[in-house]
Amino acid sequence: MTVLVTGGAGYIGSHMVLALLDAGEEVVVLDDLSTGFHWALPPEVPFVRGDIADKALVQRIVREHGARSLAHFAAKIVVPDSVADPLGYYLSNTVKSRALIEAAVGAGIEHIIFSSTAAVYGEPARVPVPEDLPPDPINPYGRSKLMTEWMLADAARAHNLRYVVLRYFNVAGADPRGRSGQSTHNATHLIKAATQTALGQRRHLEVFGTDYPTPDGTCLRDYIQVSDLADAHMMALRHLRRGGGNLTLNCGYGRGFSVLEVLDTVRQISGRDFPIVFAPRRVGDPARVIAEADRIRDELGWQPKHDDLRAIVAQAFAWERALPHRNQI
Ligand SMILES: NC(=O)c1ccc[n+]([C@@H]2O[C@H](COP(=O)([O-])OP(=O)(O)OC[C@H]3O[C@@H](n4cnc5c(N)ncnc54)[C@H](O)[C@@H]3O)[C@@H](O)[C@H]2O)c1
Ligand SMILES: O=c1ccn([C@@H]2O[C@H](COP(=O)(O)OP(=O)(O)O[C@H]3O[C@H](CO)[C@@H](O)[C@H](O)[C@H]3O)[C@@H](O)[C@H]2O)c(=O)[nH]1
Repeated sequence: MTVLVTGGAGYIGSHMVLALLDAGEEVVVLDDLSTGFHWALPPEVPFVRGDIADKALVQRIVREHGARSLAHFAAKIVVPDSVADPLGYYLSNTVKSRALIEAAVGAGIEHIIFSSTAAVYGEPARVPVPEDLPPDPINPYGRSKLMTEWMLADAARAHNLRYVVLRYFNVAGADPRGRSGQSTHNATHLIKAATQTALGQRRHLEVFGTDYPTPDGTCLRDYIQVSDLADAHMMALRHLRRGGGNLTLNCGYGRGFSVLEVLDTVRQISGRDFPIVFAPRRVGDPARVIAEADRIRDELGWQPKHDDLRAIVAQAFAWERALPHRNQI
């Protein structure tokens, strides 16, 4: 039973494709390559370049490949861009997801695993954040994702559909075997930006805000390694295939690192010092975002293998160093 992966040429989706291949699964990728790269996929992976909102295309892919499960990664993901272009984000993340779900369910998809985000919690009233805390997103990106969670829940009540919503915290690192990593152009993510600065590709690294109510004044985040996250998807897939019910699960480790702790780790791992500029807070950044991470272990039996910031940074650094060569392929 083939798995359709939307956004499979992107950072996290490409790791999911590797996890599926490693498990001997059949896969087909749908991606418009707006931020992803075809070269991020092994050449044997069936690939269709197109838009998730193209219903005829989605139905053709599902039928031709006999897909029963959908892992839906395709989205726009930059929070400040969502503030500048909210309607564009609601189109890409909400309206197009609606079209995708309709086409997929109509063509016979029975399981959906959806890439949601800790951004649905906004500025959490308490950390670690449990899944039951009422969501309260503070930017259009988080709202665009929350609306898709709601659509899925309603569609599952009306149709032959079950789902797992995975709310990712801060995804980082790369495939430990070096087969994929984060290749996004102009990425805004802290660990990627810091490794690029260590390699001299950026002049300096700005630290956004040093006056947060945290031990060192910088924001705390729960960094989850990308292959551990792909494993969580594999376990969600098995759960749905054996008839398991709908779930909404945090994907994090349940601990936080500050921006300064991350930068220290990048310095140590890279062996390079690099300039840091203390800058004002970035609009929309919550002070502390840390997962309560028990439910995913209880429901799926998920056991992370890479809960180690030094290893995560080492993978990101190794990937970044190799990236210019890969981009020329
Ligand atoms: N990176 C993180 O820290 C993080 C955290 C929480 C949630 N997420 C979610 O994870 C998912 C994947 O994020 P990522 O970091 O891999 O981003 P990414 O930009 O690397 O991947 C997104 C992929 O989707 C494709 N795409 C976008 N719009 C499309 C469309 N309309 N039709 C077909 N393909 C389309 C892009 O070309 C790209 O390959 C997203 O849904 C994102 O919201 C990411
Ligand atoms: O150059 C930089 C980049 C980031 N930061 C700080 O580092 C922390 C992490 O920032 P970033 O890596 O951009 O991630 P977040 O803004 O926390 O958002 C990520 O994590 C969310 C889930 O928690 C996802 O929804 C988003 O898609 C994903 O980008 C924040 O405090 C930022 O202010 C800096 O100080 N300097």
